[in-house]
Amino acid sequence: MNALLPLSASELADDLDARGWSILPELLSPADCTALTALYDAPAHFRSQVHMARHGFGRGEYRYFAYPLPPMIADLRRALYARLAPIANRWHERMGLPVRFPADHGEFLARCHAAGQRRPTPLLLRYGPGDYNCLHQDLYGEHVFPLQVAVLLSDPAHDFAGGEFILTEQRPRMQSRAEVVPLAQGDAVVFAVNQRPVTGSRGDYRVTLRHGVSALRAGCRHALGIIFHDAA
Ligand SMILES: O=C(O)CCC(=O)C(=O)O
Ligand SMILES: [Fe+2]
Repeated sequence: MNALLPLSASELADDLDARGWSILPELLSPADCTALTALYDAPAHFRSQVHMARHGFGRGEYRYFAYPLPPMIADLRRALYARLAPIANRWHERMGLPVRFPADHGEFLARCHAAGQRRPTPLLLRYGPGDYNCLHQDLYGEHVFPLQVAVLLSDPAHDFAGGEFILTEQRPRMQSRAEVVPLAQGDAVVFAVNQRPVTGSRGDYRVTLRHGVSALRAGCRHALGIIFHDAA
């Protein structure tokens, strides 16, 4: 794992405030990406598998990790949370939401678990030709940490074509706009799970985000999703 500091804390916060997402370039090395991709075929690591087409979520499949998480993922989740919690607290303040997040991820997970959200949410996704992920939000109960992270494990230069990470933003009384997030292998995107604050002429207002993946034209694409709240 990289030092988690490819972007300075203020660059990360500035990007997230300005547009609701930010890239952490080369968060994982190619060797880490290969090792995580290989976990997909080791069922002991996972608590469940989802065939997206069966649920109307798109096409392709993903697997939710079981506890205990593989150490690399546990470390990433804890370290990323610590970086993002101050930003999450500032967002909640600006959006007029009363919940505040503790500095330590273990403490936040204890809050989720006490409310019945006990199942781990980090996941590995696998897409083949024609597969895609519909626009969605990863909400799994009352407790929601407002930022999440996805890491592209495959190399778009060699492994697949299409399969772009997409974010849409719905502003009050306006049509939605979409952005394609340009990711290279090992890059992570940090993005808003549900809503984010935007500064308007009469104070802050909230916009709603959704994310997804466009259809693959060829090849195979793996991604790691890190969500900070657990699931009911
Ligand atoms: O495959 C991707 O890049 C997106 C995965 C996703 O929806 C997530 O990590 O929540
Ligand atoms: Fe997702």
